[in-house]
This record gives sequence, C-alpha cells and structure tokens, in this order.
Amino acid sequence: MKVVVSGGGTGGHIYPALALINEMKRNDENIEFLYIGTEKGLEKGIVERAGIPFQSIEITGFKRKLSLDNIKTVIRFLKGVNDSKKMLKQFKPDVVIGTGGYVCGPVVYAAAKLGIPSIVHEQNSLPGITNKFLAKYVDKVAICFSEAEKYFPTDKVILTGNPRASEVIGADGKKGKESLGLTNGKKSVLIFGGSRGARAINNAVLQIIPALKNKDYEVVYVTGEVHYKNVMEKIEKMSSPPNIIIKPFIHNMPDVLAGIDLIVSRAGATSLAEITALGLPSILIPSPYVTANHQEVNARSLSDHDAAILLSEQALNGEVLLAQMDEILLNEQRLTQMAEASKKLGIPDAAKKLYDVMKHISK
Ligand SMILES: CC(=O)N[C@H]1[C@@H](OP(=O)(O)OP(=O)(O)OC[C@H]2O[C@@H](n3ccc(=O)[nH]c3=O)[C@H](O)[C@@H]2O)O[C@H](CO)[C@@H](O)[C@@H]1O
Repeated sequence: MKVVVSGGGTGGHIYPALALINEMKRNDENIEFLYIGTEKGLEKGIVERAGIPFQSIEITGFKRKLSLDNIKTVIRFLKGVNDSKKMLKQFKPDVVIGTGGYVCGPVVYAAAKLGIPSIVHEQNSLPGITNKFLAKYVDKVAICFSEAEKYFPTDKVILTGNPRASEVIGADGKKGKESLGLTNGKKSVLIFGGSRGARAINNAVLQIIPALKNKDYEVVYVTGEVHYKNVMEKIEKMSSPPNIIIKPFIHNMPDVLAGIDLIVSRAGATSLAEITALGLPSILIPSPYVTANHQEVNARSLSDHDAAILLSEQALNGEVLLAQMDEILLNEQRLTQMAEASKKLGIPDAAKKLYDVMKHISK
C-alpha cells in the first residue's frame, strides 16, 4: 500500500500522523509513505527526524476578515492544489489522509479531485475550517470526540479516536523518568504549554519557582523552544531548586507521559488523547487564542467528568496553580479518582481503528 499523509503547523496535527504511520508500518512491512507539509511549520523537522520522506508545498491560512491577504491565499491554495496534484500523480498513493492544519487543504482536495480515496482526521471537539471544507470532498471523516459528529455529513463521519493514544499506551514510564533524571517512587508533575509553549503558563511557573523548593514532589517544566532563552534568563536570577527540571521541548513525550503523575497544560486535542489514554489527572488551561475557543470545549470534555480541573487563563497565576497542583498531588485519593475518570475517556485502540478505515476505503 502507498499512503500520502499531510498535516502540519503544530505538533497536535503532526504527532497523530506519525503515530498512524507507525501503526501501519507495524502491520505492513511493504507500505510506502510520502508526507506532504510546509517548510515553515513544525512538521519538516519532526517528520524528517522520524525518517519519513517529506515534500513541501507553500500555503497560508485564511484571515477571518476580508482582506488582500485572502486573495493571495486563494492564489496560493490553487497553486498548492496544482503542486499537490503533481506530487500525487508521481507517487500514486492508494489513499491520502489529512490530519489537520492549513496544508491538508490543497493536498486532500487535490487527491479527491484525482479520484484517490481520501480521509481527514479531526482531533478537536470543534472542527477547524480546513476539515469542514474538505468534508464535502473526502470519503470519510474520522473524529476523536463525539461532540464533533454534528459538524460533518452523517454518512462519512466515524469515531476512531486519536492514534497518539495508542502510541503512548505502549510507552515505558521508567525509561521516561530516567531520561529526565526523575527519582523513582517520587510523585512528579509535567508542566507544558502545548507543542509551542505558552507565555501565560511560563509567567505563572516563574512566580512559583522559589516555592517549589519545599515540595515533596518533582517538577518537569517545558518552556517551549521559542521561550526557552527568555525563561532561562529570568530563572538564572533566582535560585532554582533541584526538584525542577527545565527543558525547551521533550522529544520522547510518550515515555515521559507514562512516568508522570499529573499534567499541567493547554487543552490541545492530541495532548488530551494522550492524557486520557494513560489515565492521567490534569489541570488544563485552554488557550483563548484559538478558533472558536475550541480548546475550552476540548477541556470541558474532561472536566465535565472530573478527569481534569479547568483553569481559565484569566484566573491563572502562580498562587492558584500551586494550590491546585498541591490539592491533587498531595492527596492520594483525589489523584486516584481523577486518574480513573481520565482513563474512562481514553480510546487506546484509536490507531488500529483509523488504519482499518483507511484500508477499507483504499480498496
Ligand atoms: C495554538 C493551536 O492552534 N493549538 C492547536 C494545536 O495545538 P498543539 O500543537 O499544542 O497540540 P496538542 O497539545 O494537541 O499536541 C501537542 C503534541 O506535541 C507533543 N509535545 C508537546 C510538547 C513537547 O515538549 N513535546 C511534545 O512531543 C505532545 O505530546 C502532543 O503530541 O493542535 C491541537 C490538535 O489539533 C489543537 O487542539 C490546538 O488547539
């Protein structure tokens, strides 16, 4: 089988694609892949690092308001469709999948127009503009939250979950802890702001660094690549306690997640799929800067079931964050209750489900 995968911009669209690729490779050793992304998104680095053949097209997203930029975007979209058609005709895939981000627009549209079986994977509970547009042309729309069902044609939509959930299930928590130098048998919390980091979360963490010194738990704090230098400059001026490990980005996230007891993060859909697959309690601070506030909807799907605490960015500060971390991490019963509630929401066999749909449409 030959498969084209396209998805990009941020980790939330790229890691599900790679998890699916891994699942397909495990089941079919003759399978061939081509990943189509952009040069500018995070996908180029992450996909090439994973050793998957990568080609790029140029594309930008639509502005919500009418503008000259939108005309340029339409021109770029049409050029993207043309370039994608050339790549598809050359590679001759049996099936094409888009996992989100602007780049999938021209790639999946081109596939549908060439009569190649196609599918989009929507990670969020509120779909993005690209997937809503593509739903008209593709054979299937795979979703991760039942809340997303109503936005797509009933005969096309199917709940598969997010393939990253399957990937983290098989991860090695002990290895993850060792890779960061965490102590075995000690509780730990991982704080990160999605795949790119979040300034608001960084500011709150900076306020509590001195207070963390007296805590009987360890903290892994991921700043996001672009914020790392700035955060470290501030941290160097205070004395950072030994129970905090600070990183710009974590490349072995499945193993790390499997070894952690509590998550503090944004509410990106792929992170949530990982958290629920492993049954991890979380404090979620949805990004208010995303389309239609979709991260809050994602977060509610966990907090409504007591699997997570939803903390708005407006209410976020160091004191509140520390109090909530203590409330969960220092109370074994609370930790267990939240972990169980989280686990119930996970779809650990998502990768297999999605692969089955792809095999079905490619025949
Ligand atoms: C600002 C924005 O538009 N964010 C969107 C983006 O978020 P974002 O890319 O932040 O997505 P998620 O939080 O869903 O996923 C992040 C992914 O990166 C991984 N990771 C993160 C940090 C790190 O150091 N190492 C690492 O490997 C996580 O394990 C996860 O697999 O895509 C999500 C999925 O469609 C959406 O729900 C988010 O709203």
